[in-house]
Amino acid sequence: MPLTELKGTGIYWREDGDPDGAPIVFANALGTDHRLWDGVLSYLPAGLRVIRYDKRGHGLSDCPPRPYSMGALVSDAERLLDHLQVRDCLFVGISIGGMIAQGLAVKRLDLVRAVVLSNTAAKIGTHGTWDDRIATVESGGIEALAGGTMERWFSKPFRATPDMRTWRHMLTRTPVEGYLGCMAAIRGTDFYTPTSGLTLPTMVIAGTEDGSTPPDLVRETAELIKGARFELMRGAGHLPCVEQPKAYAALLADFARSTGHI
Ligand SMILES: O=C(O)CC1=CCC(=O)O1
Repeated sequence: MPLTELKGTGIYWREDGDPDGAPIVFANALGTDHRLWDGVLSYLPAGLRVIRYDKRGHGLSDCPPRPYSMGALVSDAERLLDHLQVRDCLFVGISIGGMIAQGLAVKRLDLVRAVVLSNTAAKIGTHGTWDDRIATVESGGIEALAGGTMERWFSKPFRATPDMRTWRHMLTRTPVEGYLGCMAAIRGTDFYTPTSGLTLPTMVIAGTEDGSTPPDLVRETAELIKGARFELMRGAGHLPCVEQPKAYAALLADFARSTGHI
């Protein structure tokens, strides 16, 4: 699958499903790549054009020098969808991917007809929390915060399964520059005002065990958006698409049907 040059930055993407189907686009969390959605894909209804990509500094995409801005991450998504001639997609973003989804929906309603904001918020953390995390990674690498990240990402029962190691590897093998670059982008993002103006169909997903974007924070973002549907996944942490792929796909399918996307 191609690495497409978008204004000097190569962005890796892949397509699955039906090339003529209704487009659904997935954007990943910090420290993860497009494989985050592998489990969900097998449970999605047939007939969707499924597009996944690696944001800059992650997976197989280029890793330009940091810092990155949220504007650059949103522009990468925008340019990729233009390149792939995608219009009116259902855009599913998790965590920083959910911030990209908010930015894209504000900027390009021709590209996005509905959004799923998963385990995300209009603003995540404070300047202080991100400064601390940036300093930790600068001195000790991603490994220095891998243990804490697993506790925020996954529920206690999931952390006892062998699968957890795979996701820890995905995190710790992320390019340090890309990880730091994206942390700077999250640190600089406050979408309260633009997100509160969104009117497109929106579903917001939270996990009861999410230590990164706890349910109350996620619900607060849902309440900014008129008519947004809020779903709380019991027993799931920050990455419910990994812990509960079948239930997660069922929510996506139900939302896609309710909005007339499929
Ligand atoms: O690393 C975390 O704690 C989780 C996270 C915050 C923003 C994001 O994309 O992931």
